[in-house]
Amino acid sequence: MYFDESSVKQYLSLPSLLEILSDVLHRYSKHDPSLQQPIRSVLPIDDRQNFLLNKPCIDLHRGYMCVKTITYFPASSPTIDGVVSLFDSKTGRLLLTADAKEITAQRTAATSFLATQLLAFSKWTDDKKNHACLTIIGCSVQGHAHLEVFTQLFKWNKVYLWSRNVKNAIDLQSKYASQLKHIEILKDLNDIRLQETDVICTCTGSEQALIGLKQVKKGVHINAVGSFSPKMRELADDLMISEDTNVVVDSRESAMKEAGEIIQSKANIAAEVGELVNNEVLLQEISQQKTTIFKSVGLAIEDLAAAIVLHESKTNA
Ligand SMILES: NC(=O)C1=CN([C@@H]2O[C@H](COP(=O)(O)OP(=O)(O)OC[C@H]3O[C@@H](n4cnc5c(N)ncnc54)[C@H](O)[C@@H]3O)[C@@H](O)[C@H]2O)C=CC1
Ligand SMILES: O=C(O)C1=NCCCC1
Repeated sequence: MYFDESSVKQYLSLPSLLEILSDVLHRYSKHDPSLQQPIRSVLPIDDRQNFLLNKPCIDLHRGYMCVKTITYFPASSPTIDGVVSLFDSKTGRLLLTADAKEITAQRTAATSFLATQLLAFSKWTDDKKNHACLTIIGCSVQGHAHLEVFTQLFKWNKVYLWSRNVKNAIDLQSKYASQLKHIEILKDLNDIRLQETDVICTCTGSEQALIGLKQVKKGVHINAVGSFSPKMRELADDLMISEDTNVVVDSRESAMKEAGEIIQSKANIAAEVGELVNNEVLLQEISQQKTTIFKSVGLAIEDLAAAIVLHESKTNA
């Protein structure tokens, strides 16, 4: 069975995705031997920053194996193309294939949301929850997916957008204008409104830092999504290594190999997001009174989680 872009949208239930993501990220961080995820292969194709990525994983506990193969061509539209395949780990049978663009968009945004729940919402008062402000930086595929997932799962008081390509920000603003009362475009990243923001999602392919310590308020939570090579980065060193900042990653192993911000700043990694699941003490230690950064590079087990939701939506129907 093949799930195209629209059937991925239709069948990928976000609550189910969040539940399976928490489980696999937690088991990954506990080094559960039933979950195997080798470091992905990222093959440069030429000198134009095009890549072929291959991401396998096996979950013997849930009985599945998954592999995502994608191309990353930033000068093409869309940048990411490819396929996710899910197999039965007992029989070896292929269970489904699915559009990797939509799975990547949704599962990345859902992983950022999970980190936001853990690192930001858990320390907020009810009053804060009613007045929270979200900023999306970079309004292409990931920017759209982050706004979609973050507004489906939480009621934001204000949303701000910024994109190097202003038309992308205007398009995203128009898409949500009837649904969100306050959705505004920032004039630049020194705009004072960025200082009001409680949660920032950076979703660009930038190779230069876009945000530093002075542009944001202390205590902000940032999901830094864009970089996945040592040259790429969205956050400046002063923000990464500030004593008020704690950096959390999806995988220490992957982040130290791929995340430009971490490699260049040599920032300390406080935890993997999976370590924070069901660990109130560590969560408090990392998030209270702190600016928190969740730096993701993307893991095969996140694609696995999405493929399982699709498969089980059909088999349980
Ligand atoms: N962490 C994760 O799990 C994942 C991360 N990504 C990364 O997230 C980023 C966004 O993904 P897509 O929206 O699919 O990519 P895309 O190529 O469609 O959009 C990238 C956006 O970044 C902007 N951009 C590039 N350089 C910039 C700069 N110097 N300053 C400001 N803006 C700049 C472009 O104008 C474009 O709007 C990509 O870098 C991608 O590699 C994508 C999928 C998963
Ligand atoms: O699928 C992922 O994970 C990706 N991570 C970094 C950019 C390309 C896709």
